[in-house]
Amino acid sequence: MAAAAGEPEVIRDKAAMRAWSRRRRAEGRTVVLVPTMGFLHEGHLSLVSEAAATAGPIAVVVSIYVNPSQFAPTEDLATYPSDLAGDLRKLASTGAVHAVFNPPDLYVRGGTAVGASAGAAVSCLEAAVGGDGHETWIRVERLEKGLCGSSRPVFFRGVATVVAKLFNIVEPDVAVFGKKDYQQWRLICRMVRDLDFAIEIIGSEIVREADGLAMSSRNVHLSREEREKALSINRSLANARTAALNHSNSASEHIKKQIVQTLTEAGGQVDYVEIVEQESLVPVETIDRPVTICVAAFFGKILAVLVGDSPLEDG
Ligand SMILES: Nc1ncnc2c1ncn2[C@@H]1O[C@H](COP(=O)(O)OP(=O)(O)OP(=O)(O)O)[C@@H](O)[C@H]1O
Ligand SMILES: CC(C)(CO)[C@@H](O)C(=O)[O-]
Ligand code: BAL
Repeated sequence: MAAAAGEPEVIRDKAAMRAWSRRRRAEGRTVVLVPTMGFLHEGHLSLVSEAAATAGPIAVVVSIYVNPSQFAPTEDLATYPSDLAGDLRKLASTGAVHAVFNPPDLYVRGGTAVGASAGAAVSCLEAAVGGDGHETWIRVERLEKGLCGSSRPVFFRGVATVVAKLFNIVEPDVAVFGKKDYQQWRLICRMVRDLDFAIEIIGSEIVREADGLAMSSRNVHLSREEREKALSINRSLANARTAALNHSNSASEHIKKQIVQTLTEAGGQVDYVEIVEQESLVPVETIDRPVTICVAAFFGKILAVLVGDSPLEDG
């Protein structure tokens, strides 16, 4: 592990970021990247701890960038919370972060407007006035479908593309992602494997509040009542886990129905409840192998609380 990092260097320019990383590598350090969209909480800081635990001399980079291409125009890009000064304070207090990459924009803009083909879903990037010069996308074709991909049609295309851009700019040896965004983590692992990025991907465990709510930047938008109702997600996952462990070969359908009932009774609007194989994310009918239960529900008008992951270790 590296010596205490002190105050992180804030880098806003892509070329400067790449040059910084290359210098750290030339010093013999392993460059570890933690990609975020900012408004940091303990969940993010746990990814930093995970990064800091990498063996040998390291250089830890946290990126803070709210990526417009993963939001559809109907989604909450405009109201996504931010607090750069607070984020920098939190990161400095860990003593484990060497640089913060906070670019004003990561896309080529103002080139020929590339309209989406008729009927295709469009992101905030493409919808921006004047079009944009960006037209290259990474699609992880099967894993991007289903779960969050069903209600957020441009989400995973935008995530895969911006993460590939971050990988090309920061050139990390290791990158850390949270398992709270379970589908995202699996999709990035697959992209790295399929496209031969020489990067080790670490999946970091979910950090929850004392009462069980998974930490999430968007939680700040929850009213006190909505927050209370959102606790039903963790409750329903815990009950499902117990039910599945108590009955071998439980039927997924039965457990999913119970989760939907708990969420609905709490006043949530269910986006999806699915029980999937852990790596392929293929839905299972019977819980006869390790699976992950993925749940997303809306509490309140704006907010989707997306929480997955309740692995059943012994079927
Ligand atoms: N509670 C958590 N536990 C573990 N990892 C987390 C947690 N919350 C976020 N992360 C991880 O931090 C990284 C950056 O996430 P992001 O900045 O989008 O924050 P977020 O809290 O997930 O925000 P959102 O409210 O948009 O879901 C992702 O890899 C994400 O999975
Ligand atoms: C991985 C990511 C930083 C890409 O914008 C984002 O989706 C997130 O914060 O989970
Ligand atoms: N961590 C998820 C990022 C998003 O919802 O856009």
